[in-house]
Amino acid sequence: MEEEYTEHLIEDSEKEEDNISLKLTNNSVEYLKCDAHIQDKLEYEATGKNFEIELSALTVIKAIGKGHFSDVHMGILSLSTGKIPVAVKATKRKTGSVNEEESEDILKRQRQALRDELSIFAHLQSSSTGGHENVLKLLGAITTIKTDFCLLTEYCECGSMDRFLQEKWKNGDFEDELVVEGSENEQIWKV
Ligand SMILES: Nc1ncnc2c1ncn2[C@@H]1O[C@H](COP(=O)(O)OP(=O)(O)OP(=O)(O)O)[C@@H](O)[C@H]1O
Repeated sequence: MEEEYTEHLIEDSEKEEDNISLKLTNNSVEYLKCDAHIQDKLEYEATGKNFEIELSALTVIKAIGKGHFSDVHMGILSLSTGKIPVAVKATKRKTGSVNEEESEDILKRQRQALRDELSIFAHLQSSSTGGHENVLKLLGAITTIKTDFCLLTEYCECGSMDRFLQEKWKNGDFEDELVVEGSENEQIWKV
């Protein structure tokens, strides 16, 4: 029921916003100019719909990865306090289907997966759970424009953890850098 309602809302807003879509700018100059520090907390309440941002506040810079149901780009989010780098997780540009109906169905499922991810992110950093410094933070979302549906999270300069660790392994960095300290009860890993 809620799904239908949400998609219905998106359908309505799409009529107004149809011509707007996320554009890759290739303008990395803006990124280089910005004060690229990650904020601990945003000014607004960290729950549900309060994550909604204006499309105009987001500039997409470059593609950085692909997930199972999303494409990931690096972008810049303009806040009243300044500009911050973000990872933009959006539905895939190419669904792989030549059939328009099937393609729309795939995109709908991708939006639902992103919506589920949004709920989990929002819950993890809600006032009841409090968030954690080692868990990626959600910084915003666009859920009211179907063609631009996306989640914005902190941007991790080193990319995905698995690739970061694999690179270190390949370069032989691990042997020297992985150190275990502590006692029988406590171990601290340093990379
Ligand atoms: N916050 C981020 N900062 C930098 N790079 C990121 C970030 N989030 C995702 N990426 C890049 O995009 C890739 C895919 O994103 P992600 O890990 O979220 O997808 P996935 O978990 O593999 O798949 P999915 O969530 O779609 O099932 C990552 O492997 C990483 O390279």
